[in-house]
Amino acid sequence: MSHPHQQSRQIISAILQSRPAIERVYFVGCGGSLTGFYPAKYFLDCEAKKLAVGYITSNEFVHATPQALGENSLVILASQQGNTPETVEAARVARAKGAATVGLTFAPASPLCEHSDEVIEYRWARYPETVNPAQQKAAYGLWLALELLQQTEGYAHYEAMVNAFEQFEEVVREGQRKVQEDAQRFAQAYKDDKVIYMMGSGPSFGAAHQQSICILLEMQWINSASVHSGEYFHGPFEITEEGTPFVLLQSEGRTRALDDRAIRFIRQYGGKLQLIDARELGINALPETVRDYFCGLFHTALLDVYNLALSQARHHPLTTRRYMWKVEY
Ligand SMILES: O=P(O)(O)OC[C@H]1O[C@](O)(CO)[C@@H](O)[C@@H]1O
Repeated sequence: MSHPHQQSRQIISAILQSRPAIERVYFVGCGGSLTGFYPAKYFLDCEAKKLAVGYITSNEFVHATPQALGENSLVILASQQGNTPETVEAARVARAKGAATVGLTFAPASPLCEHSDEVIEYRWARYPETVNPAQQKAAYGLWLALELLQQTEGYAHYEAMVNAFEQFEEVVREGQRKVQEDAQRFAQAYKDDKVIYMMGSGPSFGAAHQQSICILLEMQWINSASVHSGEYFHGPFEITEEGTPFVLLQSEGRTRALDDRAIRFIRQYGGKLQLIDARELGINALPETVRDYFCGLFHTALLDVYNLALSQARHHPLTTRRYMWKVEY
């Protein structure tokens, strides 16, 4: 059994021993630490029959604390540095309301840990190819979601999920190899664009949103918005004209039809379209019953390759910030 599997299983089991009636789970964090939970939220939205799921940015959780939060709630929070004030405060609020808290961080002994009943120290690296993608923050979110579902309601495809996790690193490495050249081509084609729209659906909408806010806006200072492939036809498609830049994270599974519809329209009206197709890039090596739940993690890992190429082509390192961690905010 892998370390993340064992740890997630033990943590959920310990929480359920003291609180056997857990009925809702909230995923809480800021920016990339929130969007990393999207695959977990999506999985539970799709598969849980009774468990209620919340996905809330930390400061909203603090200022508009859900009435339902209480002893039968589990709050899972993430903060890379473990010191983002609103996430630390969210953990304190959760505990004060009697909820169980799990803190995911790269920095143990940080303030988040003080308000976490259980702490997970995940793996992270500036160059993500050195870290097993099944041991990163977003994967831990999915592991916790899987264990919570299995240990409360049960989940018919539990074994398939565990097997998929085991195979996942290989699938990611192969996909990353496949996109190396395409990432260089993309970087040249998009490096001078003033705006890039990110699109995706189902399991990959979180990855699209993360790419938009954390990479394009934060780390590249390129205007961007994330548009759900299904919502594209309900407003955003009006901006489509010859050359409008889109990147679409094409998922495998039930929501692929939504992506396909958007792709047809963008092509028909001459949009400039970069596709990152989970199917073409190898997600189908995972068991069919669960493979769509890995699309978000897969897309994020593939985007690492595109982002490095883009930042190099633009001579704008991914670490450049104007305000973040530098001024008061
Ligand atoms: O994960 P932490 O340490 O709480 O930091 C959150 C910050 O990091 C990012 O996720 C990425 O830089 C931002 O979106 C967010 O403001």
